[in-house]
Amino acid sequence: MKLQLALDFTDSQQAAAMLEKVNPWFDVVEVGTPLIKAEGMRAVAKMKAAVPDKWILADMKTMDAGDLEANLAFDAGADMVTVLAAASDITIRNAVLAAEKRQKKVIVDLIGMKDKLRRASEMVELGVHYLGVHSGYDEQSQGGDPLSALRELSAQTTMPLVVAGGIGLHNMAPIAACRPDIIVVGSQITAAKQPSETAKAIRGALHQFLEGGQTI
Ligand SMILES: O=C([C@H](O)CO)[C@H](O)[C@H](O)COP(=O)(O)O
Repeated sequence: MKLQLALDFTDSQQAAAMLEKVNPWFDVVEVGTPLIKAEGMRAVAKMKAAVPDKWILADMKTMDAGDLEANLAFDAGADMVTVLAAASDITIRNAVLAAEKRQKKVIVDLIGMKDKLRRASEMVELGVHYLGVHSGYDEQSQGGDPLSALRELSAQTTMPLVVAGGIGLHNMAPIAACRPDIIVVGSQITAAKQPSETAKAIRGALHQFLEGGQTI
């Protein structure tokens, strides 16, 4: 199980400063959608240069031009990109083909999908590498969280899962119990008073869970 840090800043200097503080506790670094919208692929290149040995996820949330957008991110140093499940099959397929030419990966984000199970079942045929179970900021503001969808999907699909949306120490245990491949943590760390201590505690809790203690 990997831990991913979501850097949803609108300024890459702030993102880089946060990354420097908490980098040791993460396997994957996400260049968040707000940062990409504010600064484009330069932010992706900057984060890759800061941590060249880590996987970089460009949270493109692509809706069209699957290969063009995926290649933009890969050219800038991304190892993985996101495409929205709401996009056309051809968009998703084109992103997957672009990724496979370069040994990169595509996460299809189920954010906002009503029938997640049905759409998830279609992703296998499209060759998608990971499925993203995600309650976004707006859904979280109405009390949404990804746990029930994660439980349902982890019981019904063998596809590797990525889970995101309001995850922190408080809900790490039930999330980890579903055995997703990647757990994404954003604002619980980036908005914490002590980001480094919080990140360390989250990594420690996950480690303890994986060791069998399950005492998160
Ligand atoms: O993808 C995200 C969101 O849509 C804003 O771009 C976040 O990276 C994701 O939700 C993780 O952040 P937290 O919910 O703050 O953990």
